Order: sequence, then C-alpha cells, then structure tokens
Amino acid sequence: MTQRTTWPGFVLLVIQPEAFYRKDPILAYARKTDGWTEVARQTVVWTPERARALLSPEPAETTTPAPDDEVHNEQHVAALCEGRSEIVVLRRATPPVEMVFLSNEEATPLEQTSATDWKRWLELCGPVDPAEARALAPRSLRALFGVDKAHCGVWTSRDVTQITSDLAKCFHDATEVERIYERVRVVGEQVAGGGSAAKSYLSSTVLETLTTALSRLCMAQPAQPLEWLGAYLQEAASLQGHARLPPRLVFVLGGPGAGKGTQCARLVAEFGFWHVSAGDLLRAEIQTQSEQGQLIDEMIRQGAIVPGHITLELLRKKLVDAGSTLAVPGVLIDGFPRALDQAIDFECLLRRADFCLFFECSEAEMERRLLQRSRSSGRTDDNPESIRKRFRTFIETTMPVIEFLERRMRVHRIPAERSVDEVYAQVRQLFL
Ligand SMILES: Nc1ncnc2c1ncn2[C@@H]1O[C@H](COP(=O)(O)OP(=O)(O)O)[C@@H](O)[C@H]1O
Ligand SMILES: O=c1ccn([C@@H]2O[C@H](COP(=O)(O)OP(=O)(O)O)[C@@H](O)[C@H]2O)c(=O)[nH]1
Repeated sequence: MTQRTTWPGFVLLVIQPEAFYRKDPILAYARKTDGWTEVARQTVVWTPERARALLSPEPAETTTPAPDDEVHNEQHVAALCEGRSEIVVLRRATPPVEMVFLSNEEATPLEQTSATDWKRWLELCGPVDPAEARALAPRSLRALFGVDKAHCGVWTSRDVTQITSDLAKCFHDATEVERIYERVRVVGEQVAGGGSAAKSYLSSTVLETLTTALSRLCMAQPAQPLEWLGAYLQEAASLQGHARLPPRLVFVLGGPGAGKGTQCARLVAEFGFWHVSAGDLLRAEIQTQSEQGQLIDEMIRQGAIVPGHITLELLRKKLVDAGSTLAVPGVLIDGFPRALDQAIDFECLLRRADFCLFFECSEAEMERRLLQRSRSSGRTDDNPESIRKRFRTFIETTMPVIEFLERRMRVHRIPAERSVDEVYAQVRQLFL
C-alpha cells in the first residue's frame, strides 16, 4: 500500500475492546460534536502480531519520534487483544444545506478535506492518557470513554501520512481498503460538488419542509426566530414519524427504597408526566425469557448494575420509538443513570436531562421500607442479602453519578425520610 503524504480526507478510528459496547455513543458524539460521519465499519478481534504492527511506527518514520503519549507499549497491545474492537472510517461531511439555499444556483463547494479537519479530529480524540484528557480536554473522546492509558477507549493514526497504511493493517481484506477509498471519493463528490447529487438528496429529504418553514417564519416574524424555527422543525419531524422526546426530562435518583417510584406516581397523578422506570423495563425484559433476560435476572438478584448498553437500549426504544411522547408535558426517568457511563451515554444518544431529583434517606429507613415492600412486591431483590448488596452498589457506583450530574445540571436533594405527603409537598413545588 503506497503511503500518501497529504490528508486522505478521512480518519481511522479503532474503538478498543473496553469501549466496544459504547461504540454507538462514541460515534454519535463524534457526529454531533464535529460532523464526523461513517464511511466504513468492521468488527475485528486483534492478534498480538497485528496489534503490534498497528501500534508500531512505520520503519520510514523512526527518525521522527512520535509524541510521548502516542508511543505504544505491550500493555496497549494486550488491551487491544482483550476482546472485540470496532474499526471505523470517518469523514467530515455536512451537506452544505445553507449554500444550496443561499445561492439558488449550483452550490459553492465546501472545503471538507483540509488539514484543519485532521487537527480538529485530534482535538476531538484528546490526549492518549484519559486522566490527562479529563484535565486538559474534558469533552474529548478519551476523557469521556477512556479508562487508563492502555485502555484509552479509542485509538487513531498518529499522523495523516499513516492513515492509509494503518487502514491496511486494520482491515483483514485488502480490497476493503480500495472500496473505502472509492466510497470516500463518492461521498466527497456528493458533498463538495454540491451539484445534482447533493440537490437530489436534499429535495428528497428536507427541502420541502425547510422551504415551508422559512415561508411560515416570514409570515409569523416571531421575536425569537431561531427558537421558533427549531420548534417548527421538531414538530414537523415528529409528524413524519420521527418521535421526539417530551419537552421536560427529569432524572429521579435515590437509594433503593428511598421512595422514587412512590413520588413519581404522585407526579403522574397531578401533572400527567410520563413515568419510565429503568428497573421496570429490565424486569419486563426478564419476562421475555430471552438470554439477555436471564443475565438481567441474575444481576438484579445480585444487586449489581446491568451493563449500561442493555438498559440504555431499552430506554431508548421506550423513549424514542413510542409514538405518544408529544402529548405529555415531561418524562420522569426513574432509577437511571446508576453509573457514570450510563449518564454520559444517555446524553450522547438522547439529550441532557433538565434536572435531577435526588431522594436522600438513611439506610436503616430504606431497609425497613424494602422489607415491608417485600411482603407484596414479589421482587427477587427485596431480601436482606440483596438489599445489602444494593446499598453497596448505590454508594460505590451511583453516588459518583450524583456528583457528576451536579456539575451538569441542577440536582434537587430532597430529604426523603418524612411521610409520603411531606416529601411530595416539597417535590411538587419544583414542577409548578
Ligand atoms: N415517605 C415514605 N414513608 C414511608 N414509606 C414510604 C415512603 N415512600 C415510599 N414508601 C414505601 O417504601 C417502599 C419503597 O418505595 P418505592 O417508591 O418503591 O422506592 P424506590 O422506587 O426508591 O425503590 C414502598 O413500599 C413504599 O410504599
Ligand atoms: O439503570 C438501572 C436500573 C436498575 N437496574 C437494576 O435493577 C435493580 C432494581 O432497580 P429499581 O430502580 O427498580 O429499584 P430500587 O433498587 O431503586 O428499589 C437494581 O438494583 C439494578 O440491579 C440497573 O441495573 N440499571
């Protein structure tokens, strides 16, 4: 494979095994943050030889030492071989919608393949050491998805000249690399050319809605045109069957038995909110008797947290695929997120919550309530042993989420040891 010295117009991303189940949030994040879209993708399991070859600099390059944080080591090789990885080829490609609109003629080509894109890409990935990334670039992929230097979540070529040869080392089938080049070229022409391909794409998708929206905007001349347009387009999208989330999204957290479900039921009765309990979704999945259901059953009995991607997918389906979301004033997400990765992934896949209710209650009171609940709940985890484990999980894994959320949104701490009525009297004030 010949090496190109110029930017080939795409980037190579290896989502490492520790982040494999978070590939969708990673790609969604790259797309939302900087418009990176996928050109090709493949799941692989690395052998140590292949991983070593990928992580070693090219012989021709050895005179140019790689930056410290890019130097590979055997730990990184071992980390890459720990499980499945995803290789993704991404390209920055935003259809030049505004160009088509404003020119009314042939669109002016947008420069999508400049070296600036590469710089932006490296910034999006962040420093290889996730601890450093969290300090210096907290919104980078490695800050959000990495664990430690070897398990940094994602790997990417260290400079543009390496991309082509790295690609060849990634894909087992050499012809796949040629196919990728061809796809990049076609996507590039569609986007940068701005001619018939881009126009036909736009006319078959959004042109009519956008044109109508702009004419209505001119008629309405609202004080906040952007907000007005945003609301109009969201409404139009939902009418086309692309459901959207309700206007208000609230996380409801607290230890097991703190009274989350009880207070949610009150809010539903008074305000008509939609109550979505992550625990209920998981318990419903157990009833399907699928393999996934069996895993969930076991984890709930153990008081452990079910892998985030499972819960997130159940929630996503419930929230996004449901057709009735427009009618409700808001949704209460009960018992989620329970771990840091869930909080980040939810935001990437859906959106940031508006605020969080956090019910604070002593373990003694929560245990008393759970044991009382066990008489009628039929829940396999309402027993002294599971309760003890759930308390531990709550302290170790869920409490850090509260601290994380406090940096991102308002978290209302509600003393929950009082009677149901007294607690609710305080809660309802937040929704008036
Ligand atoms: N403020 C309260 N005082 C006394 N009992 C309560 C209170 N809030 C809830 N309960 C009871 O405690 C048990 C656990 O409440 P629940 O709402 O199911 O908690 P969570 O959803 O946080 O696990 C239930 O049996 C419920 O009736
Ligand atoms: O996002 C979630 C929500 C729930 N659970 C599991 O479901 C159990 C019950 O959660 P629920 O919110 O229904 O009840 P709580 O423990 O708060 O009483 C928890 O202990 C976890 O094992 C989970 O893994 N992820």
